[in-house]
Amino acid sequence: MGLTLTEKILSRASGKYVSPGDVVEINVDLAAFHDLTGYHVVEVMEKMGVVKVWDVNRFVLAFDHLAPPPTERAAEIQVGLRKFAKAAGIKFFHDVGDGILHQLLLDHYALPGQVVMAADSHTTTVGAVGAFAQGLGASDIAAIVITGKTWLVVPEPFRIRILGRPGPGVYGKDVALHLLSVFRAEGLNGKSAEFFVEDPGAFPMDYRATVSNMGIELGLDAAMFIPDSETVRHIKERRGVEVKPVTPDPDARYVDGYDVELNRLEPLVATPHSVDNVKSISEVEGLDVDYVFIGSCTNGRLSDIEVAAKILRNGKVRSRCVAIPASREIYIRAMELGYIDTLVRAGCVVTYGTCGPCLGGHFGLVGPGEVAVSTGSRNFKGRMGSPEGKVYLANAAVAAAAALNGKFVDPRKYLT
Ligand SMILES: CC(C)[C@H](C(=O)O)[C@@H](O)C(=O)O
Ligand code: SF4
Repeated sequence: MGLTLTEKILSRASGKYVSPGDVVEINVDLAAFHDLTGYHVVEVMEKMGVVKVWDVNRFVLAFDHLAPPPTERAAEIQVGLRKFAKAAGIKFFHDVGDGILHQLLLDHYALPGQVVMAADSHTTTVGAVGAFAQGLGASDIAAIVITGKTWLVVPEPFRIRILGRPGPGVYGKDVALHLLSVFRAEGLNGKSAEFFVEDPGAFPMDYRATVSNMGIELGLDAAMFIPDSETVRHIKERRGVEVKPVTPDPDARYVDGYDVELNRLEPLVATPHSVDNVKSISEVEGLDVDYVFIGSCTNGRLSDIEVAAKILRNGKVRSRCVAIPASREIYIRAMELGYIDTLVRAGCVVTYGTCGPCLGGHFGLVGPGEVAVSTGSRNFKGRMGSPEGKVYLANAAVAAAAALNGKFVDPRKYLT
């Protein structure tokens, strides 16, 4: 019988053939943590009396959540973690400003077929390149950092086909929100999604990363795109590396499946206060918006900044707007292409390489009674600031059109 991508990766990582439901010990190919969770991981390691990393070539540390530190406590935590990085001989250490951990993992470290474990729930993001990637708690990550191993229950493989081509104004975010409207938050618990893209070029890496990123909101154990020509092209272009994709067998068996027809989707928003409270843009059109955040590991990539600039070329923002490319590299590229210039002239505050407002950390929180549009991952009550604020999640085009008009407007009028 053929194997799914999930079974192939976990069989290799455990050294034996695995099936859904098996409890297995696996070798981890890549582990990571950031400033916020890193503090707890190192605390656990210190309690265990082992402050070493099993393989410095397989470990990444990035300061992204509270970076640059907005409080004295955050600064103190970073001082401690820099000491840890030095003592443990960390090779891949990204200090303040390099970028959001998941973006760095996606662009520089994760590869198809790998097992990637990091102390952050959105680790699923690198499923975009076909890695089995999962977020774990501080104690589990501490054990991985020391031993290079962990255990898990093999999830049930679930196949999602992405068919056709998206129309204007429709991106990865809309696929993620559509899936959340169908399966609801946590609705795919215990499953591992394997996304098959019918036309690889029609659904590029940036879009895939958004879908994999929000896979955790569906409760998925992993959200992997089956590596294809786009995966190979993307890794070759970014890293100059020729990868050999790991793919499922043609007769692999899935517990269930679902088809997303891209040409039937329209721009969507998740209304307060849940990721699965999904409505179409037409249902919220005209609603006043006070604040717009364009960024995060969900939607702070070059294509997001590009479409935001395309829309914001049309004038000055009427809502305040903060834009944060997800890494310094994306920032520089966006600068070279003139997007940053456009955003700044339109009245946005632009900074880089931090989670910032996505989790209500800094660089612009939501005030009481305010309506915000965020390209981030979550809109739980109080996540981005005041519990009396209302956060709508959307793609970067919807967000930019809202910033330009001070209210929700269908972005397609700027794109067709
Ligand atoms: C702070 C961190 C633990 C958290 C996560 O795990 O996802 C954050 O990144 C988030 O997006 O809510
Ligand atoms: S950008 Fe948002 S979703 Fe991503 S890691 Fe940071 S806080 Fe979490």
